[in-house]
Amino acid sequence: MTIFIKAPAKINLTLDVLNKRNDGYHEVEMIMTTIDLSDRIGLSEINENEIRIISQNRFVPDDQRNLAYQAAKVLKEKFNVKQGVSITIDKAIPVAAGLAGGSSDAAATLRGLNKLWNLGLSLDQLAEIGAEIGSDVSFCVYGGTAMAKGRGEKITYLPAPPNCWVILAKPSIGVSTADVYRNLDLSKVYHPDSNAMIAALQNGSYSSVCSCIGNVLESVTLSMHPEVQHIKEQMERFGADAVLMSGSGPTVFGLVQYDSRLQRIYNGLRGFCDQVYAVRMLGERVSD
Ligand SMILES: C[C@](O)(CO)[C@H](O)COP(=O)(O)OP(=O)(O)OC[C@H]1O[C@@H](n2ccc(N)nc2=O)[C@H](O)[C@@H]1O
Ligand SMILES: Nc1ncnc2c1ncn2[C@@H]1O[C@H](COP(=O)(O)OP(=O)(O)OP(=O)(O)O)[C@@H](O)[C@H]1O
Repeated sequence: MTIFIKAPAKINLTLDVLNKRNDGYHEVEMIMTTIDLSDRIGLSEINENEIRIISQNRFVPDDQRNLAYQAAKVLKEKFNVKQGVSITIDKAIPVAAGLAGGSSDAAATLRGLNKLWNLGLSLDQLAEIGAEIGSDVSFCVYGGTAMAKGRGEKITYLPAPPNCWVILAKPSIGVSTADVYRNLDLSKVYHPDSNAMIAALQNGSYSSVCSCIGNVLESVTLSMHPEVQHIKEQMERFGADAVLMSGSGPTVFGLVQYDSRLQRIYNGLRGFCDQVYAVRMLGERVSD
């Protein structure tokens, strides 16, 4: 039997860092939402008792470094599953982009194997297991729109953002999340107002969402990679309503409501950036 699961990317509407913890991680407050740019995960039972990763994308590791492999391994060990699995990853989300591609693959693998192996786990239980794999995995288990606290694993649900387009531009560099956090100087950053963003979502106000977006990691990545700043400026110049870097970058996203303006920004960006996408927000969480 083979089952297919969608693994959507996320963007950060806000990303605030409160402090550095003794365990090396940072205490964060992030408001994230899933977008309609998804990898497709295929899970097939195999006779051999092993975990196999298949992907055509040369940047995706096909061994234990793959977060989907780690998800399968954790479930296999915790629930003493003797069955093997082949995991096919059709990659649409750019790799090392700040869009939680690997984390979403891991989350989709957890949701899919829960079904394939009849484990009967709730989304809450899967999210708790996901936190062992990476800071963004718990959020990706649920999808939708949420505030993530702690190191990213404490999730509280929020209303979906007002309907709009998301334009993404990914420069041809990869960014290491660990490097960005290491170079963060908390005495020099401008903190976004998370409560104002929560109010904007609750009121369904598109203009307030646009004025409240902010990411403390942005200035760190911009100083390491000036091309990200260039993309931000171009997106603003072409008329996006709000522009921000997602996660630790380097992907920059712009929000826009009108189709006519979307086309102008998309075409303008395609002139100097290879990877440009125009997608809708998904906003709502997955069902069990
Ligand atoms: C930047 C974000 O993507 C925003 O969504 C996340 O905070 C990072 O999530 P992630 O890629 O799942 O991160 P992990 O794989 O758990 O951690 C990668 C590295 O980032 C740093 N890290 C991550 C999360 C966090 N709250 N504090 C950190 O300092 C740590 O050095 C860690 O070793
Ligand atoms: N399933 C996967 N898909 C893509 N990359 C993976 C996967 N599993 C492990 N990786 C590794 O993780 C690294 C980061 O890739 P990923 O696309 O998850 O980054 P990201 O979008 O910046 O993540 P985040 O937003 O959670 O920080 C890659 O360089 C790759 O080696």
